[in-house]
Amino acid sequence: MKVTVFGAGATGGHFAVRLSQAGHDVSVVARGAHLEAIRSNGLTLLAADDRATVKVRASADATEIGVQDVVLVGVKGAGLAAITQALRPLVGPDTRVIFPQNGMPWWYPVGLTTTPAPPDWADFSIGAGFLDYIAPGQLVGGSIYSANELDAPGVVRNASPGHNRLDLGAVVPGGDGVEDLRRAFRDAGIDAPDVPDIRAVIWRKLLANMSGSIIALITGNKSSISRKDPALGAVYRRAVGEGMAIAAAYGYDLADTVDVDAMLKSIPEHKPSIRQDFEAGRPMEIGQILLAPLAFARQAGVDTPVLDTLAALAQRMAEDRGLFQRDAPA
Ligand SMILES: NC(=O)C1=CN([C@@H]2O[C@H](COP(=O)(O)OP(=O)(O)OC[C@H]3O[C@@H](n4cnc5c(N)ncnc54)[C@H](OP(=O)(O)O)[C@@H]3O)[C@@H](O)[C@H]2O)C=CC1
Ligand SMILES: CC(C)(CO)C(=O)C(=O)O
Repeated sequence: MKVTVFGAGATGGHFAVRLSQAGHDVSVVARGAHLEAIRSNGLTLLAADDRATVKVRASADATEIGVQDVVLVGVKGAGLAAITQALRPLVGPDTRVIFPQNGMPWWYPVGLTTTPAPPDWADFSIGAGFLDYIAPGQLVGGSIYSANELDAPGVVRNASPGHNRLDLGAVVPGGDGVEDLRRAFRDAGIDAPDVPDIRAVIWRKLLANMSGSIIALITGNKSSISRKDPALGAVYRRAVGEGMAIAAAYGYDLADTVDVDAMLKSIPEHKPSIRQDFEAGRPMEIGQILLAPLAFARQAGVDTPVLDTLAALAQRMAEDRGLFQRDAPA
């Protein structure tokens, strides 16, 4: 497959290395020192004792790469609005485009068949830019379970060796099949299970990010602090419970599939990406991870006192550093 990772940072860089090792024709869109390092030294993945370096085509400009079979959009949710046109040269009528961002994705309302309808949310308007040239059937939703960080320009470090997963699913019913994509990722060493409904996956992943990632952000710890500190573990449980109540109000009853003890037990020793962004002074996914689901909660009349508290604290931290703007598209 001809695959381009647009924004080959922590997670995108990891996937680019694994897909390249599996024999796919991989290109990356990157910028700055990271791009220069990839061009000079290749893209490197460190995972436990394993070190893999691949040579991939790398450019800051997608027009130099051209139409692909598959595009994986690796930029943060907070960076999507800025790339709606830059992505266009990679996409032809048969290209599948994977959006695997954390949080409530811009594509959530596209072709949605469950009720009630979602609330108005600023990020949903980003979709107009992408849907100008990507047909809904070409859209693939994704959710990443894999802990990664950039060690240095051109070098990704994976903190979850043996536990790297990418859930994939068509955004609209009858969208192009994704089984071949799942197979390609599995063959590359990334678990890609069958997923009946990608929006259920989005809600499940939100549960982990709204709770563990935000607790880690606020306390300046790795996500595992919620497992190690019983008082934070109790906050985690209440946050997950509230997240489940929001999802249930929109037709996603996760009670049978979510085991909060198992969630806590499996939290990796990893600085969550939202904490990485805070420390690096990069725009933060406060809107996608907290404010969007809370807008769903308000519309449905679901009470979320713990999530409201976490959101107020996280939003204050982000705004004070200029990494999130209230009332602006994130
Ligand atoms: N890191 C992790 O462990 C996990 C992350 N996620 C989610 O995955 C998504 C991606 O996160 P992550 O991989 O951490 O993000 P990173 O910030 O590490 O990677 C994003 C990359 O995209 C680049 N980029 C952004 N805009 C452009 C552009 N216009 N042109 C070229 N390059 C661009 C960034 O460059 P620059 O640095 O210059 O901005 C950066 O290299 C997020 O939604 C995150 O929440 C999910 C699970 C785990
Ligand atoms: C890996 C995980 C779940 C960490 O909390 C994550 O989603 C992130 O880093 O953003």
